[in-house]
This record gives sequence, structure tokens and C-alpha cells, in this order.
Amino acid sequence: MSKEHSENEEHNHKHGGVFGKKTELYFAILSGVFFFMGLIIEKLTNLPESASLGSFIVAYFFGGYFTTLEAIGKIRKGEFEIDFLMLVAAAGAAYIESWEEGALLLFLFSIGHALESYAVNKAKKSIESLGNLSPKTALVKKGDKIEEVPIEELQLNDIVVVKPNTKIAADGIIVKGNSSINQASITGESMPVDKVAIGNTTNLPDFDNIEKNNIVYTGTINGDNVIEVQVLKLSADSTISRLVKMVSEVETQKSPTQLLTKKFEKWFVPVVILLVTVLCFSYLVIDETYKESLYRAISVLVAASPCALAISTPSAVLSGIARAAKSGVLIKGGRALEDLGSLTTIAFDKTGTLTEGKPKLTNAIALNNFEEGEFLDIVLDVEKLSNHPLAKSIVQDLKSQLKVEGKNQAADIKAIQGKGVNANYNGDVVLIGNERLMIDEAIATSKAIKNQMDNLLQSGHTAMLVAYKNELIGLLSVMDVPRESAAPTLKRLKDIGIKKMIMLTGDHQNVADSIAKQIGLSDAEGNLLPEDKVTAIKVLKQQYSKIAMVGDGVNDAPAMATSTVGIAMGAAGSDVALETADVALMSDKIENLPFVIGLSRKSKSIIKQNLWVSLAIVAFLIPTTIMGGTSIGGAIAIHEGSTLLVVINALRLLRYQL
Ligand SMILES: Nc1ncnc2c1ncn2[C@@H]1O[C@H](COP(=O)(O)OP(=O)(O)OP(=O)(O)O)[C@@H](O)[C@H]1O
Ligand SMILES: [Zn+2]
Repeated sequence: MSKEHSENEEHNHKHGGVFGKKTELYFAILSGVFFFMGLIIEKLTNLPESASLGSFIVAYFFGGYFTTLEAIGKIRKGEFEIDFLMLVAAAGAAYIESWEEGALLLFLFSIGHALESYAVNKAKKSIESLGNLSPKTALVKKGDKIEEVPIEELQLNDIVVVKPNTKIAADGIIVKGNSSINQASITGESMPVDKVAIGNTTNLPDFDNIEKNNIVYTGTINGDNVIEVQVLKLSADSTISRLVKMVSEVETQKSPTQLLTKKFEKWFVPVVILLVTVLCFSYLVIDETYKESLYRAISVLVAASPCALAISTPSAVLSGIARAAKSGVLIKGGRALEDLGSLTTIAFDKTGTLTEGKPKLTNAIALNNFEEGEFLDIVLDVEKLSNHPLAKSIVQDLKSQLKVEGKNQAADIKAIQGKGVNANYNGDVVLIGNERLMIDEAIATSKAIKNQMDNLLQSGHTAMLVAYKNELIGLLSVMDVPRESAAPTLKRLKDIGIKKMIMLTGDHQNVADSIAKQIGLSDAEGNLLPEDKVTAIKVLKQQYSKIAMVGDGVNDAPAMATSTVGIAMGAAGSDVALETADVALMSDKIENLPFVIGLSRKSKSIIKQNLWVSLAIVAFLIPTTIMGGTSIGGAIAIHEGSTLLVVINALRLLRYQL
């Protein structure tokens, strides 16, 4: 009856009206006022019956107004849902001249729903409030003058001046000054992060590849110094706008439980209608008036409306996602939330995820009598063109430690996935990468060099070879250190019941083992090409049914997409990671992982509680009303009570703490 994907949740009223946003609530209250007035007139005065009847009819109007609007809207789309059932019940009550009970029904139903939408809006508001974080205007430098303009009017490459302790108005790069910046609005981290101006702004790489300590984001708060920021993203494309957009879209992604309850409702509602229709005619079988039969049928109709069931899951999903967003974690929908709450296996990428991802250069040795100065120039020039994290570190350390300047002779760099790079230097080919790359390209290596490499790998250094004109000319090694938080986080995950954790890396097996040992991980698979990571995930998925893959999106996006839940770290600065992941940690704090998993589990258990409560109430009320155990008023009170109960239960998630 109802379409699978109706965008608006059953109880998510967006009605406005004469009294603004709260009109629905005021109408419900007015309905109550007239209901009680009718009751008083009827019981306590000698006024004619038409006086109390009039009052009840007005109560019908106020109580039924929004319900009718909503029901009509849905019927137009071919959906018959709870609102419709309620209206039928109220009309039935009027027909058997039980105006009083009909008015009570519409009053309680409308007040229940108004409170419900208030509660659900509360969860939504906490999501939307993220969007209010960006400032309205920016101070733009125009020649010697500074002008204040609305942030929507900022152009790319404008220079924005940010005063101390004010909000930053654009995503961009610091070109002057340095400051420590509070990024809590995006990453959830309360500790300010030190940021500095970039040296030169010519030939800027992509936004994703600029060093994070040069970049600032819209809505974050400047520290004590004035800084100048060159705008690199239009206001509509800023990280925070995209974040808000993604969070508000998550509602359209139904969770498995939501789909299940929708399916259940699909056959349950017609069954109820059939049952109620049959009950209308019970006076033919048992000794009662047709009015009594109708009364019973109406009570059953009220009792059986699966209101609580319909709202139980969406309210929990919404609250869970809102809570995560507050801590800088974007969960893209109910599916990701529920999956994350039930998995026990996690795969991690190594570089940049379990390690800092900022390795230090430990060796740069020229081999085979190649001139050292030239060797270093070649390496610097080639690696300058690569955006691999290893390359960035090599370039930085060559410049700062060995004072290499380079000759800018390299061109045409090509990444060879999982192996290294190939580039052109002065017309000849340079290869930098692991042993496999050299084997593939038939570059001869001596026994002595192999031994030297093995020693380095053994002790956890990532070793690379450099070939030029088909000859080996040198050896490089770098050492990455595990994140300080990696070991405690893994332990925490084990404590909360994650059974299997494994590292997947493109680095050498020995390096993988060495890092794994340092952080207390028992499983590590090295030498994996990006496609091998995908295969590894597939195998693990078969074994454990659900698996999360935590990565930074650099060479693990395909693996993340294959896993049940892809979790991206440090997503604030990476569009790829933000797009591919199901869950994005905006900061690169791996210690947020136990928090999101805990939150997802809590959400899942609240969803379960809500389902049981709503099903149990329906299971209790249907037989009770059939036996005449409660009046229409009693049925509606229990019905609405249970609906509010599940919503309030869901809202507890907004206050979740690990
Ligand atoms: N720009 C580069 N310069 C030198 N070596 C490289 C470069 N890119 C890749 N390599 C070599 O290829 C190997 C595999 O790279 P890949 O990007 O697949 O994984 P990784 O960065 O080592 O680790 P992880 O898979 O954990 O992110 C590296 O360990 C390195 O030896
Ligand atoms: Zn409704």
C-alpha cells in the first residue's frame, strides 16, 4: 500500500500555519480545550445537548485538521497509513454518535503527534545547527582596503582577513600569519591545532594534497593572531556545507530494520482493516446492537495502528547520527549505523591510519659509484611530482636535513600502484619503488644490496630502490611511527568485543610485522596491491560476514568500498575519503573509533527495545479491545503513550557518552 521509499517519515510533519511552526501543537491544545468544555457542558450544566455537541465538533476540527491534511497528501501518493486509520476511527465514532470519544481520540492523537514531531525536530535541529557554524560575512582585502562581504559572494583566490578569535569564513590556505585554530566544529577535537602560512602559492596542488597545517576550514575559530587566507573553495562547496548536506541526506537511506518494519506494516495494515471490517458485523453473530459492534471495531482500529512501530527506528537512527555529528563523525545513514553496531571484524590500512603517515627519511645512499649529489637531486626532483605520503616525507627531509635543492629536471611521473613511480629525468627513465618494481623492470640487484634492504625491512624501515638508465643508483629508506593512540585504541576495541583486527598494507611484510608488533596487533598482511586489499576484504567478509575497513582513502578507497562499512579517517581535508566512506571521522583521531562503534551498538539496542515495546503494546491492546477490556479513550491513551515512550527512548542517544 505505501510506497517503499516515501521520502518523508510518517511523523515528520512540516505543517506551518496561522501560529507559525507551532500551529500544530496549538491546534492540538485547542482541540483539548473544546473537548473538555464539551465534557463540562454535558456533565455539569443543563444546557441543551446541542451545546456540548457543538463544542465536540469544534474539537474535531482542531484535532483533525492536520491529520486530514497529512492523510490527503499521502492518499494522493497512493499511501494509506496511520493518519487515515485514525480519521476512519473518528468518523466511525461520529457515526455512532460517540462524539465525545471521537473528540478525545483526535485530541490525544494530534497532541501525541505534535509532541513527537517536536522531539524528532530536536534531533534534526542538532544536525542543522552544524550549518549555523559558518559566519555570515567575511573581511576581504581589495587593494589597500578591506571590505565586508557575505560569504556567498566570496570568489576563488580572494584574500580573507581573519581577526583573532573570530570564525573563519572560507576553506582555504593561510598565506600570511600563523595561529592555533579550534576545529571542533568540524572534527570534534577541542584542542586547537597550530597552522602556519604556506611558503609560496604558485603551483598549488589539489586541495586534498595541500599540507593540512596550511589549510583552514569554514566555521573553525581563529586563535590569537591575525591571519590571511586565500579562498580555495566557494562557500557552497566548503567542507562544512558538504557535511551538512550529507548529514541531512542520510534520512533518505533507510536502515535494514526500517525496511523490515515498512514491509511488516505493508501486510499488517490491510489485515487490521479486514479484521475491523469483520468486527463491524459482529452484532450478526453475538447478542449486541450494531452500535456496540462499531464501538468495538473502532477501539480495535485505534489499538492496532502501528504508530509506535513506524517511528521507533527512524527516531533512533536520527538521534544516533546527530550525536555522532556532534563529535565530528559523519555516519551516512541508518544502514551504516546498524552495520557498525553489529560487526566484530575490522581491517586497518597502515600508512596514515595506524601510523602517523609522516615517515622520516632514515637512509639515502648512492650505490654502484653513482655520484651522490646527482642521486639526491634525481630523487628530490622525481618525488616532488608524486603525492604519495612517502614521497612527501622524502622531499621534506631531503630539503631540510640534507639541504638538497634539486634541478627541476623531472617530468611525466606515473604512479605504479603498490610498487612505486616511473618518471622522466633529462630524457631518461627513473624508477623509484620497492623490490618488486625493480624485478618487473628487470633491473639487476646484487646480493649485497638485497641483504642491506632486508636488514632495513627487518627493523621496520620502508626501503626503496632507485634506478636510472636501467642501473641501480641508490637506496632510500624511511621510518614511519605508529600513532601514539593506536595501541590504546586497539586495546579498547578488543575490550568492547571486536574479535578480529587485521592490518592490510602495500608496504613490505617485515615492516607490516614490525608496526603490528609495536601496537599489539596479531594479524598483518603486507605486500598488497590496492586490488589485493579488495580481495583480502572479500575473503574476510566471507569468513566473518561483516567487516569494517578503516583507511585514509589514499590507496584503499576500493577496499573501503568493498567492505560492509568503509570508515575514513581525517576526512575533513579529503574529498575522496568523504565521498567513498560510509562513516567519516573528520579528524584523524583513531581514538574516535570505539566511540562510534559504542554509539552504533547503543543505537541498535535502542532500536530493538523500541521494536519490542511497540509490538508488545499492539499485541496486548488488540485482544484487550476485542474483549471490550478498554474504551476508545483508554486504547488511544495507551497507544499514544507508547509512541511517545519510544521517541523519548530514542532521544537518549543524543546524550550518549562512551
Ligand atoms: N612515490 C613513491 N616513491 C617511492 N616508493 C613508492 C612510491 N609510491 C609507492 N612506493 C612503493 O610502493 C610501496 C607500496 O605503496 P602503497 O601506496 O601501495 O602502500 P603504502 O603507502 O606503503 O602502505 P599502505 O598500504 O598501508 O597505505 C611502498 O611501500 C613503496 O615501497
Ligand atoms: Zn502523523
